[in-house]
Amino acid sequence: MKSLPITIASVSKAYGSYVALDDVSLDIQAGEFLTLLGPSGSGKTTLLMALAGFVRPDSGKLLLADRDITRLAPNKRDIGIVFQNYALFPHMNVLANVEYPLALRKTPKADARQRALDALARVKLEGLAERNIAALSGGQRQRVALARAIVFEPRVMLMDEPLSALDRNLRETMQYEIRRLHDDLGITTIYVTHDQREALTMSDRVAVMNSGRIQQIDTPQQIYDRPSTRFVAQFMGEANILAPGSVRTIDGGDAFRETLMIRAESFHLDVKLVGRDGAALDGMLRAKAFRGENWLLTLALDDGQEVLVCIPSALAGGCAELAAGQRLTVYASAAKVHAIPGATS
Ligand SMILES: Nc1ncnc2c1ncn2[C@@H]1O[C@H](COP(=O)(O)OP(=O)(O)OP(=O)(O)O)[C@@H](O)[C@H]1O
Repeated sequence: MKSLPITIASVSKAYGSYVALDDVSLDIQAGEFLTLLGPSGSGKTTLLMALAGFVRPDSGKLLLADRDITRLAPNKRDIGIVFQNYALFPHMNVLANVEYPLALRKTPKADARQRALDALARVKLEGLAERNIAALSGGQRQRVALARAIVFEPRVMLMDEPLSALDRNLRETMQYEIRRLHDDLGITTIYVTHDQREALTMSDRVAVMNSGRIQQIDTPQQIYDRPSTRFVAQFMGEANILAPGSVRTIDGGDAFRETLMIRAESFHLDVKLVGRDGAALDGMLRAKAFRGENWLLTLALDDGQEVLVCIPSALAGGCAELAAGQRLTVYASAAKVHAIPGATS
């Protein structure tokens, strides 16, 4: 299957006075797995619907390779879709559901059957072709939806929160399977989720959206370790945003002048685990909690800022003896101290 690159060029969409997409531009490479991540209402679904052809942008262009698809009907776009609520046909069995897109495209019956069976094998449902939809579990239904989306060999796949109705264990299995399917078929995939961990686990790149704009587009590791805005830093897990002057260097003791992000799990209690070019924070231990795999300490800096410190239990010698109210210094290596570009405190 030959996949295609996608270009989203200055796309805007408003509903009345509400701006759902605000001049969004994005290049997605052929064969890439890109995730749109953001809070509810940030515009992820609107952008996906615009690509699918169900929402017409007010301005801007959508290209599949060199082809302008901005005004093309959804069924002419060569795009496979799996939505959380993209219902299967309950009165048809599994096989008929998967054959449906081929029937629409007037594929000869025997060919359609073989391709549907192949698609079912790819999603590990080969034994269930004759089963009624009503007699399937949630995970199996999503596999049928996946098979139906890939059966006509689309050049692009769009997925909108396809796993959000599944329980946690099944979700993790399906994350792995969707990624494997993507790697086998190499289809350019755009995946929408509001789950940070899911985005980090599955994607080649993540685009973080807020208020109809893309805040940052980068690899999962860059997004997590090097957020370009305060919003991205805080959306991606336990981030301490520290005002200029509140963190000092270990060597020399000078204060850092930038707004810094240091993640809770980047801290150590033992200075020997951190290079001399690292950072130190001095404060008073306000609270501590044992959480099984780690300890969570709350440190109050002298200027009143609170810092969350997460120490893995395996490295937490001494945590049990710490007492609220005592002075404490925590350390982070230079690689884990990130200055947020352009952030004011
Ligand atoms: N047809 C519509 N009419 C009016 N407002 C709409 C319409 N569709 C979406 N909106 C609004 O546009 C904004 C963006 O919605 P969108 O569904 O794209 O967000 P989202 O990031 O996908 O959120 P969620 O994670 O909750 O699905 C929301 O405030 C939503 O209420």
